[in-house]
Amino acid sequence: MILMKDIIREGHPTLREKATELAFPLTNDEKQLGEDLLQFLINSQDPELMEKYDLRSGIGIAAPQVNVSKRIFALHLPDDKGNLISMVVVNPKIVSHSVEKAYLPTGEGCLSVDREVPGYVPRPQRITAKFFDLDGNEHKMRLKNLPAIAFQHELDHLNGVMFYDHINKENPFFEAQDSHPLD
Ligand SMILES: CNC(=O)c1cccc(C)c1Nc1nc(N2CCN(c3ccccc3Cl)CC2)nc(N2CSC[C@H]2C(=O)NC)n1
Ligand code: NI
Repeated sequence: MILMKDIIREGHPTLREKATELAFPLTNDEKQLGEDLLQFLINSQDPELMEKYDLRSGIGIAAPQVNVSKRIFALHLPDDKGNLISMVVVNPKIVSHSVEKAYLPTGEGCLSVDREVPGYVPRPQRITAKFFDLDGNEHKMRLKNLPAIAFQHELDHLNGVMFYDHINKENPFFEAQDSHPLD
């Protein structure tokens, strides 16, 4: 199982690399990695396991964060309607997105960043994404609000981008035009 000791922290060069696309069929190791990433999120949201294994909670985690520079991440969170989004995402692409942006009014956190970095991280509020699952089936998914933010945060990790790269240097709490806080 993935533990906090397996998660690399800012400053580690892998976090700034562009990760490599996976080829299908995936190797058993690649499938296992995808399953381990998702299981980490599930464990990290379980109060007992959090406590037992000293886990930080997350709704997303990307392979580069466990020092594997491959284009695969996992998401585990409820959507606006309360339906659970629990999936492993391979070779993701954002094919379109809204002009409107959204951000978490409390800022973003990252399992690879052991400090608070204050500031708004404006991201397109709605996205249409294409990706593959572990079996090689292609999916096209429309996401909005927190699921869209999390998807983009993890996709950034596959491109060596950290959330704080998006924070306005002059005014970290700058409310860009067409940008709204998520309530
Ligand atoms: C600096 N201020 C802050 O961090 C911050 C501060 C307050 C609120 C928010 C909302 C903040 N922001 C933020 N909080 C989260 N969690 C809230 C707690 N939650 C969780 C915790 C316990 C059980 C179950 C769960 Cl679900 C897990 C997820 N997650 C992210 N991000 C950014 S997008 C990827 C996602 C991620 O998984 N990061 C590790 N940001
Ligand atoms: Ni992160």
